[in-house]
Amino acid sequence: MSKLPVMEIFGPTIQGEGMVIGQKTMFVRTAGCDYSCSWCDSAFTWDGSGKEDTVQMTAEEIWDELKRIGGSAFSFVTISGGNPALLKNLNGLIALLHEHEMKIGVETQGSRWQDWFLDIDELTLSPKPPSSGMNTDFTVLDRIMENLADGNPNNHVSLKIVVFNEEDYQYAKRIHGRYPGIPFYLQVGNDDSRTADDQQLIGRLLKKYEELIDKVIADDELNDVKVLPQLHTYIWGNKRGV
Ligand SMILES: C[S@@+](CC[C@H](N)C(=O)[O-])C[C@H]1O[C@@H](n2cnc3c(N)ncnc32)[C@H](O)[C@@H]1O
Ligand SMILES: Nc1nc2[nH]cc(C(=O)O)c2c(=O)[nH]1
Ligand code: SF4
Ligand SMILES: [Mg+2]
Repeated sequence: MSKLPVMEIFGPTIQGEGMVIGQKTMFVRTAGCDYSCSWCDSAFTWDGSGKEDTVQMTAEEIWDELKRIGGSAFSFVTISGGNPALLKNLNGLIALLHEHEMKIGVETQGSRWQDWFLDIDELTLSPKPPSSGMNTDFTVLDRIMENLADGNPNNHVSLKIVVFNEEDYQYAKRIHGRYPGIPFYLQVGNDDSRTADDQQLIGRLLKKYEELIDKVIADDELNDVKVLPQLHTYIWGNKRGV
């Protein structure tokens, strides 16, 4: 039986980001990433610090755990990481979740293609801007966008760019310009994803959110876009597993 490296399973909570923000959902967070973003808020999935927390699980075991902690109080499961797109065999879990009539969301950065992308109800691609220290391979990203355009029209796809500075903002504009028909989200970057001082963090993030909104309002190259915070940080700060 094929196994998946699972770092955390939690919920129900609300999706705090992007195209289905506010959606009640469970989360499955897989281990391992092909990137190492400077500001990654889930670095424990790839920097070695969460090694002991990684459990190899079959799709059935993951479903059992979702039911054990979520009961019958959920109908949506979000798979994040790390980069879940490293896992070819995630197709088994996706099939099982759909058998149980779950809707499925996935968070990935657009560095790898998997055929199971076509089975995801709400797929978020989040290419990484310069401040992350990562380089976007546009050959790969173009191919992903082409495959998705040729794929299942019932599935929703969006682009979400995290913005920390002016360079990131220009990168976001470049991505939106390159894939103009794809629902586009700008997200406020959290520059202190370790602090436990929630009030100070929320104050600062609100200010950054306002600054990003002001910038987009004045920008005629970013009209059909959505500007969002990471909603969960306003409720729970940097707490893990929410
Ligand atoms: C932890 S990542 C995991 C999925 C995938 N590796 C990716 O980056 O899209 C989930 C989302 O959190 C975002 N994210 C990570 N660190 C962040 C930070 N410090 N501030 C804002 N968003 C962040 C990522 O850009 C991504 O959209
Ligand atoms: N509530 C909540 N919403 C989220 N949206 C994306 C998340 C992620 O880490 O991928 C995340 C998360 O960890 N928690
Ligand atoms: S791609 Fe996602 S999980 Fe990987 S390092 Fe960047 S933000 Fe973190
Ligand atoms: Mg997160």
